[in-house]
Amino acid sequence: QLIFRSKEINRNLPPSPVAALPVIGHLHLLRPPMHRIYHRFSEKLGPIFSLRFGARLVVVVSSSAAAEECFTKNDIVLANRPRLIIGKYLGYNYTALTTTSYGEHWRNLRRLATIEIFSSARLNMFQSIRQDEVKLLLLKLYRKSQHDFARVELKSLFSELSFNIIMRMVAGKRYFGESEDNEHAKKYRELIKEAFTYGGVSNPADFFAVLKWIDYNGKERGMQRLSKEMDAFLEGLIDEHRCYKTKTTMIGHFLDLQESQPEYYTDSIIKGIIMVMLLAGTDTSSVTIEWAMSALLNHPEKLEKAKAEMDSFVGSNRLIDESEVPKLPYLQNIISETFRLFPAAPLLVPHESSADCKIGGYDIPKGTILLVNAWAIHRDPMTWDDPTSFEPERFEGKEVGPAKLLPFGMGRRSCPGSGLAQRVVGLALGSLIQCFEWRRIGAEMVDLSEGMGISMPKAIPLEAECRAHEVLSKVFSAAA
Ligand code: HEM
Repeated sequence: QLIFRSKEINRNLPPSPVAALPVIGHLHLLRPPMHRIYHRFSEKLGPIFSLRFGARLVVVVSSSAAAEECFTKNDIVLANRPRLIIGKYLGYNYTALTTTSYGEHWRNLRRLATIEIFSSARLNMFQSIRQDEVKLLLLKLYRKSQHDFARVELKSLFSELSFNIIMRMVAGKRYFGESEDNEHAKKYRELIKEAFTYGGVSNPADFFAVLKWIDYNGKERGMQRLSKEMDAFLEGLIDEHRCYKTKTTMIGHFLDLQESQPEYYTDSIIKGIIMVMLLAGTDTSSVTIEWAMSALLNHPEKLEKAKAEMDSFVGSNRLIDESEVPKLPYLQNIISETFRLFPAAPLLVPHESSADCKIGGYDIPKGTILLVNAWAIHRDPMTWDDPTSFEPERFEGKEVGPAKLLPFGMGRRSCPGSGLAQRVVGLALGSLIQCFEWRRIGAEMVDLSEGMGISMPKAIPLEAECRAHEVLSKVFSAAA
């Protein structure tokens, strides 16, 4: 640590809060939600500041100009990921797409994911799954609210929706639903939920070898157990596919690839891909739908405006189709405004510099962890008028630069699932607006504070009242 520090004496590092303690650095200052603490530091120290987590230097960037510099000029140098304990246990020993370091293996995985999972052809192939799952969500709500307003708990419904969509794409079967609900399914949904509690970069054991040895706070043991249980679950899915030779799912495609290139497409690689889809692709989408509905319930006039747009486009005899979502500008503006105020990954995913570089004139040594505070960038008053208010109209006829609104990150390591996420969020939200009348429970506004967890969940799960519109009676009585 001393040698490391003495090398830094002549460097022009970004400013730090003064209160760094010997050995632990600034870790004692951190209290969740982290994006808010970092935002407070940036108000004092400027848009590029540094912290010490033990011996590691962490740089936090909170302006669009600095983010742009990171992901254009320095994109390759900053395309690495730090090796945090979570990547060992939940990222198949740092071989999974989200946690693996930048290089040949990452490029291969990313290419594979782009073609086999996220290409338009693949996304279109699975469109019926998304339509079907959204329709099942509508049916559940319709049964409760076809005669009058009914109180509904939305968080778990949205969570089931996103989980079932990914599971059906990956493995061809649902894990939630009235007939499928069983102990087995519940257990695995709980495992995914638990995995989310291990995210973030402020686990002290990541930065102090001694805490890792004694497994301070028991996190490593917890992750070890979780990784074994998840592995058994994923192995079981692959075995089922081998047994039944299913071809129409993602696992089926990967097993085909395994036949032709067994040395690369090992079971571990396939399990890593499924794990990433479950961890990166479920809660992120469902919390976004929940935030959007929360904001709309607090702004009934905007909800009405969105409903009017929908009615004039779709009419009242059929459900909206996924392909129509991009043609509804006000709905798109609501989605952009939701991503702006409530980004599901407020600090993106941590990056690491693989060589010395500069950001905003400051020296960033090799091995620095970089966090980009997208949440703060999205609320920067230099970019956004009245930044804390929910105002979808601000996007009307406006092109916003990629570094100003970056809920999916930017550059090489940006989210490859953004297209899928936009489709799921757009279809679910559009359908909820089209098919129900919504109101808050009582006069009180929906609480918009963030809870604990890596994907910025709401502190209080969303409940609301809804009443089905006539379109649903037509759709469901026609289907009966
Ligand atoms: C609202 C939904 C989503 C949001 C807000 C979101 C956001 C992000 C962000 C901020 C990153 C990190 C970018 C960076 O490192 O700078 C990321 C990475 C990633 N996301 Fe998403 N994501 C969403 C949905 C999805 C979905 C549906 C999937 C797949 C099913 C997915 C798969 C991934 C993967 C694999 C990475 C890692 C990419 C890499 O390291 O090369 N995401 N996402």
